[in-house]
Amino acid sequence: MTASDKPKVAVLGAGSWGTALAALIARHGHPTVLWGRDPAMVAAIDGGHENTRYLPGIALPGGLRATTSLPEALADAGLVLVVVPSHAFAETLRALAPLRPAHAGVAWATKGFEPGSGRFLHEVAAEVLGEGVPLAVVTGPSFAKEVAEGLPTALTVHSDDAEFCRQVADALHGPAFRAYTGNDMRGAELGGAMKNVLAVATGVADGMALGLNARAGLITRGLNEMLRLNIALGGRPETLMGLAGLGDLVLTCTGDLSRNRRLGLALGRGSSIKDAVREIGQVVESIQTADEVMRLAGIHGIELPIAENVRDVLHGDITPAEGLARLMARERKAEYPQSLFG
Ligand SMILES: NC(=O)c1ccc[n+]([C@@H]2O[C@H](COP(=O)([O-])OP(=O)(O)OC[C@H]3O[C@@H](n4cnc5c(N)ncnc54)[C@H](O)[C@@H]3O)[C@@H](O)[C@H]2O)c1
Ligand SMILES: O=P(O)(O)OC[C@H](O)CO
Repeated sequence: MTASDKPKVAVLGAGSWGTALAALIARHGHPTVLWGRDPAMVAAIDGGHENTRYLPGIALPGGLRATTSLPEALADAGLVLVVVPSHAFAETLRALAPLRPAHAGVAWATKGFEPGSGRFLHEVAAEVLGEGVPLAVVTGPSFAKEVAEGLPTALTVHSDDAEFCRQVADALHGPAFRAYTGNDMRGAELGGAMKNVLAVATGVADGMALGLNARAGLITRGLNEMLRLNIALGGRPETLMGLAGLGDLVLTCTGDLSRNRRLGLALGRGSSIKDAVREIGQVVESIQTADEVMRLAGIHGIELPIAENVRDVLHGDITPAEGLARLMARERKAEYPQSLFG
């Protein structure tokens, strides 16, 4: 396929991840337009080839266009990639629905659930866009800054529509970026959402200087919590043993570029949540996701002690020290009371 045959891609959301993905896709030769709300930011990207707030100092490809006009971004697009925070996901889909070219499928790289309902984002997308629109989720271990800098990255695209899945993966795949494919949207979305909650837990432990054993224990028991909720929700275990689960869990629990880990670190060192969020200055999805994870756990009768303690610390109902005491006081039990893999 020559550059001129490649479909136009509209990337909606000009934060760090939307900008990094738009830059990646533009470098792969797709005509690419990034839509954002902030005129100053859009002007800096379109004219100065830099996202000065979210990816300062990183040169964006000259071919990447940016606009505040949703109709302009979506005109003639062959593929739409939504990269807004989860709280803005439904409203962004409602805005794009009447403007979407009939042949354009919709993918998203947002991680989380619909706040207030706990619905999966693919359920929200199917309801807003209606039957027959190809949908895909893009997820996996990927810090925006590293992708924007061209460092090697692997992630995964999941869709019920194999052809659309390949189209999305083709746009992302390149010399420094491996895009795998799968068809378990439920498992992929759960992994991407829940790792953010577990990253807060490991951040808190590291902030309290509880040591490397505690960190490894939390990651492993956190993976166990992800696997158990995933099975109850109908996802496949192998999805969570891959990039969408274990891969992203390890990255986010150990990498200081993670906003969710940094929130935990600050709380563990005694900061208030308000100060920590202000200091981070970007979206921290775990704050809403912790509530939705515990809502889903309650509906399905699943016990998730780590996620529950994170939720309670984020609400200010307990201190990090009380959360630690609660976890350590739990009764001794079998590591796997029953097999998770059938
Ligand atoms: N940054 C990463 O490394 C990374 C990697 C993978 C996934 N994600 C996910 O991508 C999503 C976006 O995160 P981000 O890192 O780009 O966040 P960010 O904080 O860097 O930027 C958020 C962007 O969303 C925009 N926004 C906020 N509310 C909006 C609304 N109502 N309508 C339109 N735009 C709105 C803001 O203006 C800003 O441009 C999140 O779900 C995040 O978990 C991020
Ligand atoms: O900065 P975080 O914690 O939102 O993590 C970013 C990505 O989701 C990592 O894959």
